[in-house]
Amino acid sequence: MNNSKTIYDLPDAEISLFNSFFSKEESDSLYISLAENINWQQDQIKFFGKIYDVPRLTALYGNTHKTYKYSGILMQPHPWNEDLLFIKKRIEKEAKVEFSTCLLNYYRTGNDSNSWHQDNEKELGRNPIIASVSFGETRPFQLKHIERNDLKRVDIPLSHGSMLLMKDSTQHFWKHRIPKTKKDIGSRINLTFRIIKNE
Ligand SMILES: O=C(O)CCC(=O)C(=O)O
Ligand SMILES: [Fe+2]
Repeated sequence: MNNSKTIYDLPDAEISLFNSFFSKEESDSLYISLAENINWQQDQIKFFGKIYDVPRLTALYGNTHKTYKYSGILMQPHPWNEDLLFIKKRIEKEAKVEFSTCLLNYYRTGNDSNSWHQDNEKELGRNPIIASVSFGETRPFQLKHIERNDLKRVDIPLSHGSMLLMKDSTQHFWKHRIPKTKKDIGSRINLTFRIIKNE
């Protein structure tokens, strides 16, 4: 396995990227299997009284008693499947923690996106550790410090089979997003493994 680690030396954040964390063969087969077998759903958000489709498909998996509230909706996870347990085991070895929950995003085209946010829900505890695994098309993961506009935006390309680890104060001080693109690109699946603290 060609597993290269890059540490992003940013103020108020601890971020490392592992390219080819999963081999090409593993990534190709996981991508197809996740696209087919995950219970993808179309979420909606209310914005100034109007209802919109979220610009991507999502799914929540995990230890089933750990509910998760995001975008104001209380979510009950589906139980882990075999693919997710395989991925989870591999990343837990590197991260040295046990994850309870996985939020999946399916970006069908360049028009699908994820707007600026911080993953700082209180169920995640004070300094959440998040492991983010990507398959399919490479999309830039953009980060912006919430206070310091002297710092440049950071763009991290998340490629097929990569794993990004975010720790410590990253979610307090940095926002992130996946921007839309007009380019004609393929689809991408992202999995963010998290630890939910509620009982
Ligand atoms: O798709 C990505 O790489 C990011 C997903 C994300 O930020 C999230 O689900 O909170
Ligand atoms: Fe996020």
